[in-house]
Amino acid sequence: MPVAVEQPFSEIPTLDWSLISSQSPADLERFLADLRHALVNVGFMYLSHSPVPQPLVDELIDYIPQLFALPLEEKKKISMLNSPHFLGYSVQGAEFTKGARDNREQFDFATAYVCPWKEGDPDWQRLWGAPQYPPDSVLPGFRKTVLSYLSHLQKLSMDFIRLMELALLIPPGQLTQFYDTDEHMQHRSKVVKYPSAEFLRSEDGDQGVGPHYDAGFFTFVRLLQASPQPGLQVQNRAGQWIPAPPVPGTFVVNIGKALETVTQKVAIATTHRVVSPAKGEGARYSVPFFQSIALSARVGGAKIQIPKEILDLKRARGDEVVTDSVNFSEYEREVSGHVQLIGRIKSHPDVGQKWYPHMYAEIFPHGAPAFGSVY
Ligand SMILES: O=C(O)CCC(=O)C(=O)O
Ligand SMILES: [Fe+2]
Repeated sequence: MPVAVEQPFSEIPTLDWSLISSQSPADLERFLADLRHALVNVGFMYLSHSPVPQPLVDELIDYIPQLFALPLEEKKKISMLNSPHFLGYSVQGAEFTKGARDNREQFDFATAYVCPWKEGDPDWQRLWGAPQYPPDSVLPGFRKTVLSYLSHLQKLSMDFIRLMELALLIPPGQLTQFYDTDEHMQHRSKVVKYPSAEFLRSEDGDQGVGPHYDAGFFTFVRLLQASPQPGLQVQNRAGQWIPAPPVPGTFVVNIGKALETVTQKVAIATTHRVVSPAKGEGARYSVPFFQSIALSARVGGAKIQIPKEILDLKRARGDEVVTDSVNFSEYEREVSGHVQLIGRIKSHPDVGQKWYPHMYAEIFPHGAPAFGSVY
């Protein structure tokens, strides 16, 4: 089984979805070989010729500057502080990574979901629930466009999981077992603006988002092509930062800690960060989609059958990693919903303090180190 072992990586591979669309067995094999390399050796990839319709992506992209240009009072009406589900608007500088302020403004959205939580249920059952959108009277058609985009991404992310089972010779169903049926799942997404340096205070530095791992299974990021700033950087195993600039027509796809854990680190989660655009470069926008797994899933105990020839690829790669990330998730011990809730409270302490005061007090016994506010 050929896998190019180029360590540490200096380039992010591109996977071509037209090898899937062609429905040719030989093309499928080529795609799976590329996917195997990206999963085992890099943890990041570009995806070209995706099945997500370009006109829909263009429609979404057209809305983004209008969304951020809404009056602050409209944005505040859908503040994340209203939401025990951590969905809604966060003002610039509200979020923290590695204890430092992230210079980004964002709206967290999600696929539709009705929260079943009631008093006495575990806190994590409250993590998913109704998203907040600007009403049609304020941004006509926006909600419909986002929901349509999310349903395409949901399908793409599930197709990816099935392809990953094929690429890693994992029996079908061993990765999809972590999902419930579509209507019982909620996937999150957000629309993010990274202002350029002249809109930041000098003490804010240039951290768009600090070095981190993503938590879940796959993340699909659409980088807005209207702003060609590099921004996104990926850390290779030697600790070097490799740029991942926007490539027109592509998604950037990366692996989260839950997926790394269930594959016994065959597929690797890779540290990444965003550097703020320099003075005069204009804002950078991105739209990440975070594929969820069932809140009740236990990732740590799951024993996935991975054949020896695949485990050998991991051995050839080695496990040594230099990383600037500090967010090592607790997937080994806890249900997925609990791990995710801890992550949300750390990123948005004021939302956590309002809705989950007991957990907040456990996570920050001396108060949040640098208190953030979504306002
Ligand atoms: O904006 C980007 O390019 C990536 C953002 C990111 O890594 C995240 O929100 O987890
Ligand atoms: Fe990320």
